[in-house]
Amino acid sequence: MSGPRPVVLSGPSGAGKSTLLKRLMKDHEGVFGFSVSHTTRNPRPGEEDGKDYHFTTREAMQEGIDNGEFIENAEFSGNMYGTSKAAVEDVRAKNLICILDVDIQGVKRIKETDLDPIYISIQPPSMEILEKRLRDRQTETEESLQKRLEAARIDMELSKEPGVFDIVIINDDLEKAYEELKEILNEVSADAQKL
Ligand SMILES: Nc1nc2c(ncn2[C@@H]2O[C@H](COP(=O)(O)OP(=O)(O)O)[C@@H](O)[C@H]2O)c(=O)[nH]1
Ligand SMILES: Nc1ncnc2c1ncn2[C@@H]1O[C@H](COP(=O)(O)OP(=O)(O)O)[C@@H](O)[C@H]1O
Repeated sequence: MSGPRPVVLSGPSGAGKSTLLKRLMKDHEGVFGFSVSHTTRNPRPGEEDGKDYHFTTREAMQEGIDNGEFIENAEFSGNMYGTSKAAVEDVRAKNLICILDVDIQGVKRIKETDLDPIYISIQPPSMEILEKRLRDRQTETEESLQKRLEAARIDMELSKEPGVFDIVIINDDLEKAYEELKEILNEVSADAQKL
């Protein structure tokens, strides 16, 4: 596959992926493009259909999966999520570096494809801090919060396995985590320009 290598951002829900990503896209317009996933979860206040996610139904999404329209899909906290082929192609068509935000199941499935991205894990400093950030975000019900914390424990264990991620960033101080991410992505975009 030609063009710059895509970037996969993963890590527990609440680790700070969206915060880092949004800032990155804003500070570097015309460099990175977000792969807009499909999901069956409800939009949160401020989320835009087609920008944050393609919000859809289980039936419509399953039909797309059956038709081979998805690179990967997974069940997370009672909802379906997935990356369509079109989501990645749309970014590539604009010659932007494609950034994907997927859970650990997505990471494992993408490894079976020929996408060949750089895998970055964003991790919280501790489970306690993660729980506090998720509660303060005020987007989850107690049930979905508990499901996210359970998934986070699994994610934090699996992320320690050697070879799963190229880089792990601990998002303790936001500024430091952002600088670290920028440094890594600078290398990716510098490589891309050399191509
Ligand atoms: N496998 C997979 N995971 C996704 C996709 N899009 C989002 N996710 C993951 O789904 C999880 C839940 O995302 P979301 O509902 O936006 O909640 P948040 O992470 O708490 O903001 C996160 O771990 C995301 O990385 C996707 O297309 N595929
Ligand atoms: N370094 C940080 N310090 C304190 N709060 C943070 C930090 N990074 C993110 N947050 C906050 O934590 C919450 C979860 O971050 P978010 O970007 O939504 O995580 P994710 O996309 O990984 O689920 C948000 O309310 C965000 O403002």
